[in-house]
Amino acid sequence: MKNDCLYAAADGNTLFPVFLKLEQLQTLIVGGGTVGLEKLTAVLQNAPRAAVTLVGTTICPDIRNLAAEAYAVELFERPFLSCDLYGKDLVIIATENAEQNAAIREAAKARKILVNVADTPALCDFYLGSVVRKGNLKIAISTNGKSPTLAKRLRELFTEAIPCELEEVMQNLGRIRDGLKGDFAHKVKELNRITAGLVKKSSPPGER
Ligand SMILES: C[C@@]1(CC(=O)O)C2=NC(=C\c3[nH]c(c(CCC(=O)O)c3CC(=O)O)Cc3[nH]c(c(CC(=O)O)c3CCC(=O)O)/C=C3\N/C(=C\2)[C@@H](CCC(=O)O)[C@]3(C)CC(=O)O)/[C@H]1CCC(=O)O
Ligand SMILES: NC(=O)c1ccc[n+]([C@@H]2O[C@H](COP(=O)([O-])OP(=O)(O)OC[C@H]3O[C@@H](n4cnc5c(N)ncnc54)[C@H](O)[C@@H]3O)[C@@H](O)[C@H]2O)c1
Repeated sequence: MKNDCLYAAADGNTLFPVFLKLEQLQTLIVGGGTVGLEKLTAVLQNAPRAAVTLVGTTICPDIRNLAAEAYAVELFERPFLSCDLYGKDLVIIATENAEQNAAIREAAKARKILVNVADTPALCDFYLGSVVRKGNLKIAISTNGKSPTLAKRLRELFTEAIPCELEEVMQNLGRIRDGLKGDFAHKVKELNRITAGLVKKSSPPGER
């Protein structure tokens, strides 16, 4: 029997979130303009050591500056070639030409590479999310493509609302977790006991 609650939860947004280790993967960005810069920035803000190749017929100075400071970004100022796809795991396509973007996507799909065509939901295997970052904590937000602007506003809201002290709490919990002895069930019980006070259930309105 299907689990109604489980399926209802996924009704609105069926995207499956994951957190990728981009320093272990090969990412290609095609396009060296405004959107290419936005996507490279988004990648490096989250994964400063990401291995990225960026190919653009022209490459804007801001991308050059970003790449010069980055750990593993390679730039090629020339048009895209299909050999750029060799060994790539992810491709983000951001040229100004929709037909060209679709053709590059086809070439990538033929190689089973996951593709994001910037601002073109129908041609994406994955979307970029809006990301709240507080030390080790990361919250990725998706509006299912309905409103990236709302995603950005929610990022600002959560960034403001989440206290910086949470990093210390996380570090302490990490230490406690590493030091816990006993079997798995015991560790889970202990960690749940220690953290119970972190999430206080508020009473329904009218109740005390
Ligand atoms: C989150 C974020 C991540 C990132 O890109 O890094 C992101 N877009 C961001 C900003 C943003 N993008 C746009 C605006 C202008 C205002 C507006 O349109 O709202 C603003 C706001 C601004 O810049 O202020 C334009 C836009 N975006 C898409 C379309 C096409 C369409 O909707 O059909 C158009 C119209 C293009 C046109 O009109 O031509 C599509 C997508 N944009 C997504 C991600 C994916 C869905 C994410 C989700 O599920 O919410 C998806 C589906 C695919 C993708 O590109 O991955 C980043 C916020 C980062 C941050 O600051 O936190
Ligand atoms: N700039 C925006 O704010 C914005 C907003 C919404 C949607 N978009 C869309 O995003 C896409 C890119 O926009 P942009 O502002 O970055 O454009 P842009 O003109 O600034 O940059 C396009 C880049 O693609 C490169 N390019 C073109 N053909 C290429 C090829 N064959 N191989 C490699 N590189 C190639 C160009 O040299 C340039 O570096 C477009 O589809 C645009 O409609 C842009």
